[in-house]
Amino acid sequence: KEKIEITKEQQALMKIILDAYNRHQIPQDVAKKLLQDQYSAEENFLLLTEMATSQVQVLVEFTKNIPGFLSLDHEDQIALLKGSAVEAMFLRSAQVFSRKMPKGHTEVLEARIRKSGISEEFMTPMFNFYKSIGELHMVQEEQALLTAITILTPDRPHVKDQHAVERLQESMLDVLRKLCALQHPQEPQYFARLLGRLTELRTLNHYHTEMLTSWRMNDHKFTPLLCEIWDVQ
Ligand SMILES: O=C(NC1CCCCC1)[C@H](C1CCCCC1)n1c(-c2ccc(-n3cccn3)nc2)nc2cc(F)c(F)cc21
Repeated sequence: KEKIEITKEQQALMKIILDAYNRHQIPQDVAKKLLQDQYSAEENFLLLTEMATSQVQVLVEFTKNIPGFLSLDHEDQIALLKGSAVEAMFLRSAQVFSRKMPKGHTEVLEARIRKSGISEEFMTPMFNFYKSIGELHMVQEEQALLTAITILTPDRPHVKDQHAVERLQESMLDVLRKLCALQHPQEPQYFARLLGRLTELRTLNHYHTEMLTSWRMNDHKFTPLLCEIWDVQ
């Protein structure tokens, strides 16, 4: 039985990532809003663009706290943020959806999202992902590290120094691997399952532009930041 040991510096790294992750929460709780009222497709689209815009701003602040990120080539920093923003948003949405809620609330939330204006064909892959994230019952540290690992994906478009990104990602992966072994000693496959979710996340990435343009309404308006991030308009 190998002794798994999280080193002092790995503990420091995890604390920095977790603090940054908790500090940069979405200001207003979108789940509460959706549970309170039923909105039109137009209102829901506006809510999504508002939430997504503030989430990108939050993501930038979180990313700046990832040790080593600011020492990367500046154009690579942009390429990593641009390449991971949609995945980070779906990951955060999945975490919102998987939160423990009073009886029946998750069902109402799912029904509201199903009728929000997103076209039917994207519901299955999206909710399959949300439910597979929910089944993992991740602790906060795992959620924060998984978000950092998603951002530090070396093979995003236009990244020049992939090895520098790989080194940062590898140190996060090593901490996450040890944390999973300590948090889920009965599930040796847990770490692999977590990483498998990142593959599922990439497939959602492929759908996002079509999800936006097929939103049941005409004249989709985006903020300048989202035009950058969402490859629309
Ligand atoms: O606001 C949301 N998510 C935010 C984004 C930032 C971080 C926090 C959450 C939306 C929401 C906007 C109003 C209508 C109904 C959906 N949401 C989504 C969602 C749906 C589609 C997309 N698309 C991205 C490209 C195309 N579609 N993104 C997120 N899943 C959600 C799961 C929840 F439990 C949930 F509560 C909301 C969720």
